[in-house]
Order: sequence, then C-alpha cells, then structure tokens
Amino acid sequence: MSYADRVFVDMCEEIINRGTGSQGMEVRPRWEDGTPAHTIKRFGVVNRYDLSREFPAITLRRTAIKSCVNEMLWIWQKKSNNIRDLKSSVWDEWADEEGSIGKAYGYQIGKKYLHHTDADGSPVYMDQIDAVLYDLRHNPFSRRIIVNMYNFDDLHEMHLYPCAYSMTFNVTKNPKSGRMVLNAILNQRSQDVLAANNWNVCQYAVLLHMLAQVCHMEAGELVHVIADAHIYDRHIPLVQELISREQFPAPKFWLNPEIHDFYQFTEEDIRLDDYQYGPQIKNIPIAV
Ligand SMILES: Nc1nc(=O)c2c([nH]1)NC[C@@H]1CN(c3ccc(C(=O)N[C@@H](CCC(=O)O)C(=O)O)cc3)CN21
Ligand SMILES: O=c1ccn([C@H]2C[C@H](O)[C@@H](COP(=O)(O)O)O2)c(=O)[nH]1
Repeated sequence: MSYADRVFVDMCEEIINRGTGSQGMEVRPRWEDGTPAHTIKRFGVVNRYDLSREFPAITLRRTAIKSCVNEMLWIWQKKSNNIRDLKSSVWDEWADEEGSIGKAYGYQIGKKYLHHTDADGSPVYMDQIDAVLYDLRHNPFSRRIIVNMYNFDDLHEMHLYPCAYSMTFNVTKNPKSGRMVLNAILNQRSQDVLAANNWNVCQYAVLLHMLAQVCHMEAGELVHVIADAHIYDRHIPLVQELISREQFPAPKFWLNPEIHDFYQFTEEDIRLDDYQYGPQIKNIPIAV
C-alpha cells in the first residue's frame, strides 16, 4: 500500500477527530455563493516522505501529476506570476485582467540578489533557484541553501500570500553508496488538505528529484511542515468517503535521465507508471 495514503489518512483522521473548528470566528475565504468557508484544523503537522523508497502519490484518488508539475515548473523554472504561462486554470480566481497574480511565487524566485563576490572582486547576482543550483554544486554541505518566497516588502502586492513558501535544502552522504543525498524541508503556512495536500507533496517531490538529478545526487527525504492543516466544512463528507477507500501500491516514478539542465525539464519528462487509483472526486469546491 502507498505510504503516502497512510500519511494522508492519518492526517485527515487527526484533523477530523482532534481538530478545532473556526465556526463563530471571522474568516477570510468565501465559497462561490458568498458564505464564509470555515475549516477544522490541526496546527503543526509534520509529514516525512523518503523518496528513495517510493514516490509519495496517494492512490485513494488520482493526483493530477502533469498539472501539478506544470504549476511547480511555472513557479520554479519559468519564474512566472502570470496565468497565461500556466496550463491549468487553478489560479484563475486570483489573477487580474493581465493574468498576473501579483508579486507572488515565481516573481520572488526570479528576483536577483547579490549572492557573492568573485575572486576579482566583481559582484555576482543570482536569483533564488540559480543560487540553490550553484550552492548544491559548489558547497553542498552548506546549511544555508534556502529559498524563501515570503517577502514582507512585497506581501501587499500579492493576490494571495504564498502558502508553500519556503524550501530548505540539506545534503547528506549515503554511507553505503558514498553518494550525496538531497533532502529538503517544505514549509507551508496553510494547507487545503483535500484540494492541494497531495498536489503540493507531489510537486515538491518532483522538484527534489529534478534538482538531485542535475546535481548528480540521490533524492532523499522530503519533510513537509504544515502550520495550519485544514479541511474546509464543505469538504468534510468528501474526505470521510475518500479515506475509507481501498489503497493501492505506490506508482513507479520515472524522470527522463537524459536531462541534466534544470531549465530543460518539462512535465513530459516525468511519468508515474502503474499508477492505480480510486475514482476522481469531481468538481471539488475551492474556497476563494
Ligand atoms: N482554497 C484554496 N485551496 C487551494 O488549494 C488553493 C487556493 N485556495 N488558492 C490558490 C491555489 C490554487 N490551488 C489549487 C486549486 C485547485 C486545484 C484543483 O482543482 N485540483 C483538482 C485537479 C485539477 C487538475 O486536474 O488540473 C483536484 O481534483 O484536486 C488544485 C490546486 C492550490 N491553491
Ligand atoms: O499551494 C497551495 C496554495 C494554496 N493553498 C490553500 C491553503 C488555504 O486553504 C488557501 C489560502 O488561504 P489563506 O487564507 O491565505 O491561508 O489556499 C494550498 O493548500 N496550497
């Protein structure tokens, strides 16, 4: 059975059985009909996935792997904040007439900063992902390999504050093979468990696999730290039915081994083989 299913079911049971509700409190998100979208939540959920063992896709229902990888590459590789560069329509509600979601996600990844000064004294400017690639190759045992999209200076110009907002990369050495292992912590301040938990987990698992491959490392652990892990009121019956379903073994993960440049990956370079899953829940309502 897929390990990710077990983690997902345990987390949902924990939220439903031991979580606290927002009823009676002022909340920001709304359902399409204007009613407040209340939640039940657990604070401080930590889930660990060992990518060297299996790919963390749930099998209870299908995670739209190509769409979620396309969104991840939109942020991390295209560094775009415009939905015209995105294939799915998941961000449509948060975009303006020009298609922009404001200074969020991709905009922050693409912003350059002074990374270091060359031997001849000239300044080297890089954006956050190029700095990760540089540090993983030049100084893999650094404890300073971090990407952070939660930029306070620009928050007021983001249409939605970043939810999955930082990645901390950390390299260990595999004592058996002697190879370098790339691990990461994904920090998330807010998680819509039904709509986006496995969507986010699969995105960042793929990102870790891609970075490991182009830096000649093995993919290790992805640790997902979620501050506010919530289930929206209208999702509760859907989640209850979902977690009662049959579980299947995890799919096999394939990443095109020919790609050695992070900027060359597309969603066609990843595949989940033998992915067995339960029926899709159609038209999950999304709180805006
Ligand atoms: N309330 C809320 N939940 C979210 O998950 C969320 C937001 N808002 N705002 C911004 C983004 C948009 N995200 C989304 C929005 C919709 C889906 C969604 O509808 N997923 C479908 C599959 C979509 C597809 O096949 O492309 C699903 O069945 O999970 C996923 C992520 C994640 N984020
Ligand atoms: O990648 C994402 C993006 C968004 N979400 C969810 C988490 C919340 O339900 C909403 C954002 O509302 P806030 O009031 O700003 O927390 O979007 C997600 O789970 N994953």
